[in-house]
Amino acid sequence: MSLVINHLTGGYGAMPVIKNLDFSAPDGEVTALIGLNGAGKSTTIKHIIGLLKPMSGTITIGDKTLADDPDAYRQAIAYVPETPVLYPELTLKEHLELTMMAYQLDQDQTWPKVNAMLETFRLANKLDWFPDNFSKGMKQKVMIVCAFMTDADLFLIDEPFTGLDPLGVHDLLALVEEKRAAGAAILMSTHILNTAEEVADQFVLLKDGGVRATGDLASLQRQFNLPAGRLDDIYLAMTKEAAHE
Ligand SMILES: Nc1ncnc2c1ncn2[C@@H]1O[C@H](COP(=O)(O)OP(=O)(O)OP(=O)(O)O)[C@@H](O)[C@H]1O
Repeated sequence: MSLVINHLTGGYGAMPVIKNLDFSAPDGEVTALIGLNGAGKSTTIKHIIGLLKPMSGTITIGDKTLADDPDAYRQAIAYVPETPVLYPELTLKEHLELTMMAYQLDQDQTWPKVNAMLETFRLANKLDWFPDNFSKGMKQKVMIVCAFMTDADLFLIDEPFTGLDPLGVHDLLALVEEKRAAGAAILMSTHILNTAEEVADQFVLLKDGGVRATGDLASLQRQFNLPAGRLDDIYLAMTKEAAHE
């Protein structure tokens, strides 16, 4: 179910970091959240998952809000954080089982899906391993498998490409494509603009905690007056605007 953000203002203390954000991530589409370091991408994602409380504004997933029904809201979201978060005392298998329990998934139906992903990510023979024995990329793949085993309505992926090898990126994009085809909404924050341009249906450009522009590439080209501009060119144009402020 679509993510809709209305007039969202929020942050960490009294001073807002994100200001009056309005955007949506529709079903069956990949939306890329783009912006300079510190623009507010991760802060926006932290508000969506409920880690931070809005100062004002609303966030809905379909008809669900965190305040109305926290359990249903949380189950509608699968989240791949920028930095993998794993429990040192749990094995890979235990992480997978914990996720199945948290999302109330039927284990018999879910294990075949999980095993296929473990094969893809070359983790199938590591079910008894602990996170300390995994590389950074392997930890990220564990987070990906945990997220993509679910039937969430919204997949939130924070900077997914930096820790993965090219094969890992390719395999992640295949999973994203599967979920998009199944009708899920996908919101992905990234600095890898050529991949974002290839994969995303629409873009949300954040600047200084506000939405500078939204739309597909053609719409951004019009808004920035760059008729044949690539996402790189549009991003650079936005950077220069920021430098003048
Ligand atoms: N835990 C925190 N406490 C206080 N301020 C924070 C905290 N985390 C981030 N900020 C501030 O919020 C602003 C937005 O940071 P955020 O992490 O959302 O940016 P980002 O767009 O995700 O950046 P990057 O591309 O570097 O990951 C920055 O000014 C940052 O200093």
